[in-house]
Amino acid sequence: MSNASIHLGPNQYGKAENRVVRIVRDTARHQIRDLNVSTSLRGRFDDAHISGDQQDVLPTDTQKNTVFAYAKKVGVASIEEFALVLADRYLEACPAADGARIEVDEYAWERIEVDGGGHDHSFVRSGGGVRTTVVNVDGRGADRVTQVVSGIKDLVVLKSTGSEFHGFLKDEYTTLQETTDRILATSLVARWRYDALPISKGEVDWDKSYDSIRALLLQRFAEIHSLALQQTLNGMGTSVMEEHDDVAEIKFSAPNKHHFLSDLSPFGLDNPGEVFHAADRPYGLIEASVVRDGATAAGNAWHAIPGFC
Ligand SMILES: O=c1[nH]c(=O)c2[nH]c(=O)[nH]c2[nH]1
Repeated sequence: MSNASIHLGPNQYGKAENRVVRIVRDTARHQIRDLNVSTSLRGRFDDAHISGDQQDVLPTDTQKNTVFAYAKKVGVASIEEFALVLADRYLEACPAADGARIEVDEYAWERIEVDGGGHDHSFVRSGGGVRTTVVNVDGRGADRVTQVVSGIKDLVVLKSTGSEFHGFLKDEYTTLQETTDRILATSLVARWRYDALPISKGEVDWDKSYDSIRALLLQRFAEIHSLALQQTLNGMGTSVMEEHDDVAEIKFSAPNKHHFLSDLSPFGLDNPGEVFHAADRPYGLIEASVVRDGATAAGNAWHAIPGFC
């Protein structure tokens, strides 16, 4: 059989999950940035796949070395800034590449409290979610398009009341009881895309924006009286869009971490919303996005970000 109708499809390559920890130790009071960096290049790499000629390939090992060298040379002002600088460097170093994707997760550390103050060089890993960014750069020179999708994942939140679920569609397989008082819990993933215009003008204060959006997501989760996880997500997303003009869209993926009321009646005990079984699976998986009319096009921004509709 001839191979005439078979060809190499989309491809990209890079070094995944470079775990780099950058300490700033210019004074006795150290600072720490703890990152997981994944890099990918895409472009004219047909020869590498078809004939096996690697002359256009900047090795994944070099990509890894660049991450560590740049952690020293330019430092980590924010994960977004670091990813943008790396993307530039790879496109400069690898002429066959016409796009780069840099994904960075950041694990937060807090100073250990000692004698009423934060210790200078001892830290404890913070809970409360992992900060993320995915930077995609396409093209060169004036045609270059840069997209930044930042976010948070593993943000585990729970409210012990203020959540209802009723009035849903029922058929012969429906056994779920309606409720006006349940636990609502999720391990939230939220990712938001910055509008291309403020990015190209260097107008985004990445750390400030992240802190503010994270705080707002938590505040709205707490405040919204939930009629369903769907309604909570839409409310959270709408508030982010209202308060952050530079965000073009926000997407959520939220497992509904079910807490089932334990039946204690065999033991002669009533259970008015006090003892629950925290089930880990199966779980409802609720995904939703909130978008701004007239925002710049997403282009490649969501390329290779799994888990979102
Ligand atoms: O917030 C919820 N949304 C649903 O779609 C759903 N479905 C379900 O069984 N429980 C819930 N809860």
